Amino acid sequence: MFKFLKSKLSQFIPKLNRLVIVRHGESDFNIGNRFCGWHDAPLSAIGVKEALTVAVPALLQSKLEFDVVYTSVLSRSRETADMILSNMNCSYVPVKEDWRLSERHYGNLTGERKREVANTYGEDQVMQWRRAYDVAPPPIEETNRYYYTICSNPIFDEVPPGHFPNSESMHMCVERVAPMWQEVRQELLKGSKVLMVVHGTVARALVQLIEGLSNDAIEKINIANCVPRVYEFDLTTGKLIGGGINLGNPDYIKRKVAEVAAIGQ
Ligand SMILES: O=C(OP(=O)(O)O)[C@H](O)COP(=O)(O)O
Repeated sequence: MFKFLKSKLSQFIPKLNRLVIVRHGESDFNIGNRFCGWHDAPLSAIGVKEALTVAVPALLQSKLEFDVVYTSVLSRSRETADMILSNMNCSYVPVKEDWRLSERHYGNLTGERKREVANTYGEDQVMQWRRAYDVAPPPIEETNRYYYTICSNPIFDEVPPGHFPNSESMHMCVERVAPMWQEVRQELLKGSKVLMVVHGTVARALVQLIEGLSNDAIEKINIANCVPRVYEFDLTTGKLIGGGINLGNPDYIKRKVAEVAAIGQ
């Protein structure tokens, strides 16, 4: 009788699946508040600690488990994904790397300190380059010290001919992330539990695609390192039913989001 009632009732309870998005831990370039983009900066010691003390406890406390992880080809995201999995005792979970989840290419700003660029060009111009939806930074030049290491980095071998950027706006980043999001969405709706470990701009692009935010609204969103963001989908309708919940201590998250938004000293 109990089993019968349970199966009858279960018809009315929506079948859900969750997506978790995590921005990688602090990188060597985040320390000095440098534009990083397609430069392959490693995690800093603090970045490693953030993965272990911010992301992992939040995921474990919420009893989240994963069937597959999507990440970019850049070390800071791959290392964060590996650390999360090994410290959740699930290193067996497959990790799929894709160049389309790489950070937005920051053009000739790559390697520059945001404060120094602001001192030269003004804070308004820096905020335009960082957050205006359709503004791309100046294209990277051969004189930029990271030009050759980026162009010749084998991690980008899968970038199709004609698609290797020399700078990207938020809009351009959203366009390359969108087909990737559709692939991940199909996996989610089949019931796979998905973790995405990505970058600040890519996480913002995903937030816009998932939540349907306007171009103006997404300019104001900032994503802290290693704070998991959870979305819930109805598997029957495919619709987003709960969204954008950041896991962790609200005061910590507020402080870290403000630090990301700031240009720095
Ligand atoms: O490489 C970057 O992002 P990442 O550290 O998330 O990979 C950017 O430098 C982040 O800078 P922004 O917050 O000014 O877009």
